[in-house]
Amino acid sequence: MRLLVTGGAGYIGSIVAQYLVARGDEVTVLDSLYKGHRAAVPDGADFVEVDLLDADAVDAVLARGFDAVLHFAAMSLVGESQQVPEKYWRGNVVGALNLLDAMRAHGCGRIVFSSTAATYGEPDVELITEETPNVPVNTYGNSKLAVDRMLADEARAHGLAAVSLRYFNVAGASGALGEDHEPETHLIPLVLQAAAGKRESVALFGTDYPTRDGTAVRDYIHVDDLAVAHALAVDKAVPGEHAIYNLGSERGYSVREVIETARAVTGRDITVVEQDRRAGDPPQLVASNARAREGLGWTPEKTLEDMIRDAWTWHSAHPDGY
Ligand SMILES: NC(=O)c1ccc[n+]([C@@H]2O[C@H](COP(=O)([O-])OP(=O)(O)OC[C@H]3O[C@@H](n4cnc5c(N)ncnc54)[C@H](O)[C@@H]3O)[C@@H](O)[C@H]2O)c1
Ligand SMILES: O=c1ccn([C@@H]2O[C@H](COP(=O)(O)OP(=O)(O)O[C@H]3O[C@H](CO)[C@@H](O)[C@H](O)[C@H]3O)[C@@H](O)[C@H]2O)c(=O)[nH]1
Repeated sequence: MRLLVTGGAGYIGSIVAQYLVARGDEVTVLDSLYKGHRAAVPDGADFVEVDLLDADAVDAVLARGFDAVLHFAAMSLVGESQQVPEKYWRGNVVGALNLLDAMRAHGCGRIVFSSTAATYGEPDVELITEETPNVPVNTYGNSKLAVDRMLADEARAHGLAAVSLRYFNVAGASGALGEDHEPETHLIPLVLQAAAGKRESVALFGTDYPTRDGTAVRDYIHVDDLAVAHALAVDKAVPGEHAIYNLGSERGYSVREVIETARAVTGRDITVVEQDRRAGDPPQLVASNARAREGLGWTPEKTLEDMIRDAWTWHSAHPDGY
């Protein structure tokens, strides 16, 4: 298939693009390089440096003709989204609208979108299903949910085949490609920077949560498992339907368990500084993946240890990132 991957110079998009190239798709990466890295665009993929807010440029890219779009490009810093909400409404929502306008204009009727667990907010349930109410608690989650709803409307009105994949906590690396964010806010890369001596310690946000060891529980998913899910979603998208799938493992790990696993995998000391809870961090977020198993035929295969080992291998080979 001829596929356009927006945000394909970023962490997840580049690794999914690499997987699609390997399975034989013809891939074009569109990225503004606002956060991404030119070096992350996989060999074998075409690259265009375009901002989704430039509607004319986006239209010109879609005029090349694509069978489907995988839409990763977005801003995703929760804290920043609370401080400058207009940046997130414009970047994430207007960006998606420009993309959909160009797709409609040039007869591209299939899209897979990077949604997020943040659309659920802070649900007090053991396993989050796609039926769990959407009550985002920050602008980032609001902007992602707005795009989900935009896709549902486009599917109904124009027959778009649309899939929203709601990732939980993505981690790991894949061959030459890994996670290089500035600033880095995610737990696993921060823990590995501490293991590598690139930072003195890692903060542990909150030790008084109502969980088994007092620290917050999350559902970590390997980026390679995510890549498989995207390929399945592209193939199985149905015209006129908007499907939503959680991508998680149904297994939660506490922050302390992540740090212990990182100590075991790296064999390094990791200094932990206990701090107060970070604002807006719920005690537990774990996905039900029943719908993805049934609807996509997808099951995650990699463990937390795999994620940490692969990320450690990548960070060791790229101590200063790309
Ligand atoms: N990392 C996670 O754990 C996680 C969890 C849930 C959802 N997501 C979503 O997955 C997607 C990818 O996340 P990531 O961690 O790879 O992020 P990332 O920042 O590494 O990649 C995003 C890419 O999009 C590009 N981009 C941003 N705005 C753009 C614009 N207006 N025009 C063109 N390019 C633009 C950036 O330059 C970057 O390369 C995002 O949509 C994010 O919201 C990520
Ligand atoms: O230095 C750190 C960083 C994080 N944490 C904790 O580790 C857990 C995981 O944090 P993080 O890696 O920042 O992920 P989340 O805050 O769970 O956010 C993820 O899940 C969200 C959906 O809920 C997505 O929107 C985000 O993109 C994705 O990173 C949380 O309990 C944090 O409090 C620490 O203790 N110390």
